[in-house]
This record gives sequence, C-alpha cells and structure tokens, in this order.
Amino acid sequence: MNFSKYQGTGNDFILIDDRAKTFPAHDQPLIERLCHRRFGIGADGLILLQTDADYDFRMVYFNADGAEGSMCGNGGRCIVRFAHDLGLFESETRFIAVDGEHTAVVCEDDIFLKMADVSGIEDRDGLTFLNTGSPHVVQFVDDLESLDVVADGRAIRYDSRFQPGGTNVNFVQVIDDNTLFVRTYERGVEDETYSCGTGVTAVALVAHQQRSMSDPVFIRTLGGNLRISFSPQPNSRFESIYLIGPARRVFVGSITL
Ligand SMILES: N[C@H](CCC[C@H](N)C(=O)O)C(=O)O
Repeated sequence: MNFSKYQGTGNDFILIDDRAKTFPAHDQPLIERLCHRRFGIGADGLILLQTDADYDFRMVYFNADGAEGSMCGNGGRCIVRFAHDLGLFESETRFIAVDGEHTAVVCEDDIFLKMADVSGIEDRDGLTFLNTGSPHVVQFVDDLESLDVVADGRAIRYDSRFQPGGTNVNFVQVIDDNTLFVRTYERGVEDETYSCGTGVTAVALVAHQQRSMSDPVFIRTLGGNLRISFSPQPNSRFESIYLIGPARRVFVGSITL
C-alpha cells in the first residue's frame, strides 16, 4: 500500500489515498505502529483521503495513538495539499471532515484553510477553554522557552475539568502587538508537537478577546510560522476563521503490512 508523508509547520502526517476504501481503518494497533517513530514511518497522525458524493473529498483523521481524532488544522492543510498533488482540484476546494465542511485555497506555498465557526470561550475554574474543531486550553506564560510543556501540559490534559475527553493544551508568550509564540501539548500524541493548527487558532481567538489583539494574528511555533484571520461576533463567537500557512510533501513510499 502506498503512502505519502506531509508536514505542516512540523506537524507531520501519513497521508493515504483511500478512495478505494481498502485501508483497514478500524485497525487501531496498525495505525499506532505506522505512526511510531521507531517501529513505523513516524508521524503525529494518519489521514485517509476518501471520496464523498457532495464534496471534493472526505478527510478521516487518526491521532498517533491510532484512535480517530477530532479536527486537525495542520492535517487539514496537508490533506488539501495532498488532494491538490493528486489533481483533485485546481486552486479552491471544498471538503468534509469530522467537524463539518471546510473550504480551502492553495496559494503557492500557503494553504488558506477555513475552520469551523467558534461558538464561545469558557472559563473553567480559571482555565480558558474553547473548541475550534478540537478542544483546547489556552494559557499565557512569561517564559515559554524554559517551560516544561510536557509535564505542565499533561497535568491539564488529564485534569478533572476536562474529562472524559481530555483537552489539548497551548502555552502562549506575547512577542509583540500581533505576534505570539505558542507551544502545544497534544492529546492523542501525548507529547509536545512542533505545531498544532486548531491550537494556534484557539490561541489567536483568545488573544483577541483577552488581549485585544486584532487580526491577522501571527504565530510562531517550533515548526514555523502561521497566521490566523477571523471575524469576531457578539458573545465570543467567531466566523470566517482562516488558518494560513505552508504544507509540504516530504516523501512517498510503500507500507509492508
Ligand atoms: N495537530 C492537530 C490537532 C489534532 C487534535 C488532536 N490532538 C485531538 O484533539 O485529538 C491540529 O493541527 O489541529
């Protein structure tokens, strides 16, 4: 079985053209092994591209632990690039994912990915929480460089306030008026990743609400730079949210099952 490897700001994914629906999508140990960085290809997640009668394609996303995940923003940009490389559309596409419809535009290196509308930002006993397709905590810190993201992130990920599903955790340092540095602990990978698309989207919206940051918000991650534009609405609602940044094919190969 053939696969491609893509990365979006260092969040890396195995992409499989599953239009023939032959991939064993319920084999969780197999997906976990393929994502394993010693026993497999190595990736933060695995994404199937399937057909859909009403859209250009369907995105089915699995976390590195093999379980089907919620929406993945960097993976969304990667599957748009993959579909473009497969010749499924020219410059604009419409696809369906676990959190509903997405549109995207390919513009040279960058993919402009429209994210789901956000319906509110909560305060869960002192922690800021919102859902941008995946659940995220956003916490501002003063010194992000020296923070123990894995230990501090894991404590919040398993905190009772976010059970049963748990949450992803983003730590943010303000760099200047419209730039933030973000590091993320990702649920389902159970580690820090180089970047998280739904995570930085959550961060940008919280920065607008709590720090009056205007769009576009520029984000630095360990794996590169992203920007987020959005249209704020009353009651902490946000529409027309775009996650903008690069997504590239790294290599192609075949899996020996
Ligand atoms: N890396 C992804 C997030 C995956 C979400 C996953 N970790 C979960 O919440 O289950 C992104 O770029 O948005």
